[in-house]
Amino acid sequence: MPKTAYVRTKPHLNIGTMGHVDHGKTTLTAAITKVLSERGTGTFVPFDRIDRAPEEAARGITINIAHVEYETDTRHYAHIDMPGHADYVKNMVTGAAQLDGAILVVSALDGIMPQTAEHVLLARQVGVDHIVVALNKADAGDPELTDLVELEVRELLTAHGYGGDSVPVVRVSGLRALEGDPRWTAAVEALLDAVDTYVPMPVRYTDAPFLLPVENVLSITGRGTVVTGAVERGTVRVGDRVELLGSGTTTVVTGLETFGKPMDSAEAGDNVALLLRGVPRDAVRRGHVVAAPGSVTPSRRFTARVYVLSSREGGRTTAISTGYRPQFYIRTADVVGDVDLGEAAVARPGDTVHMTVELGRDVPLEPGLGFAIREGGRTVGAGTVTALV
Ligand SMILES: Nc1nc2c(ncn2[C@@H]2O[C@H](COP(=O)(O)OP(=O)(O)OP(=O)(O)O)[C@@H](O)[C@H]2O)c(=O)[nH]1
Ligand SMILES: [Mg+2]
Repeated sequence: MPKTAYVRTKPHLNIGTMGHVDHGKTTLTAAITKVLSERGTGTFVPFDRIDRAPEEAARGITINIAHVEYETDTRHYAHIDMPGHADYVKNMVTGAAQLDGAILVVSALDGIMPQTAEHVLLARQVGVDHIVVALNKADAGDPELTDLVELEVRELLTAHGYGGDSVPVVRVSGLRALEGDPRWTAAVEALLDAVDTYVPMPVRYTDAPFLLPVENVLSITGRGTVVTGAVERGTVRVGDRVELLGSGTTTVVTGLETFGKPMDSAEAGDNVALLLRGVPRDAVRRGHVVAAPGSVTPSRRFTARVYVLSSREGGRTTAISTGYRPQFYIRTADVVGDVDLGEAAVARPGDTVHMTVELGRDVPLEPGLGFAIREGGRTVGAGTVTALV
């Protein structure tokens, strides 16, 4: 059966649910698709279709199933449901790097928990400028306690530069909306209205040279190797020659899809799958970058401004010093790096410091690029590249 081509009728934005484990991100994501499917602008995606490892969902040239798509009256959204478990923060970092806005899901029963705070911090660091709060499980929470949770969330957002007083906070119940309860269906609609109005349409750098950080690699029998991810900047068309940074080759894009629909060209902000001519499956990995040939030169030494997380934020309890060698999460890549703190020599949890980093391999870098620093499975720092050296 021929596939229907993607038709660009509404502005496209990338959003996602983030927040502590079990606060109801996946349930709310399913509820959003249900509410919109009833309005006729989306397809219902049940909970168990969202909450699955990408590997299991690798079928056809399509993007990983933690992404769902839907439309409101005014916009087309790709929605990434991010796992809350601490071990998955790296997915959160790479997922959040593509977000134009985020829905912070906080359980009204539990309030702020460690990953709530960690996700807000990382969202800030990777450039998510707009957050809308879903106070979930409001069906089961005591209204006065929920008021306290709301205050606490607004304070947390203010502390991270999100202007907590003006952030929309909507009380929802993903579970009850999923069951069709009209009161909570209306609450999910109110949440979507808040996202539509509060998250502005971002500036898209469609005129810049094409760049896409590889999020996933799939192999399709008889067709070849497919890479998926969000276009960071520029435009790509079927037939374009591209460079694979990380594997040191160039190739041609022979197919392009978004959410299973073929497209002739993809632009900054689009979530796409690229079929690449003659590239062996093992020649390209998550963390590599596909770009217009010659448009980026990978490098490994840079200076950065870094915030060292306090132990309260899930960071270290002890200081770091020159010679420290953690993992750097840059776009979708995960690379070891040597830290040089210069004259300061030491940085304590809670400090903001300047450092020089030498990565274990070349990566496309540029001033302003955000990254996370991780060690032994937890985030210990968040930084921004200030210069290449
Ligand atoms: N009472 C109530 N329970 C809810 C609501 N939303 C989710 N739950 C329950 O909370 C539990 C966790 O829900 P999930 O949607 O899996 O939470 P999550 O945030 O996606 O969890 P992780 O992906 O593991 O971080 C499940 O048992 C849900 O049924 C709600 O609105 N009200
Ligand atoms: Mg989930």
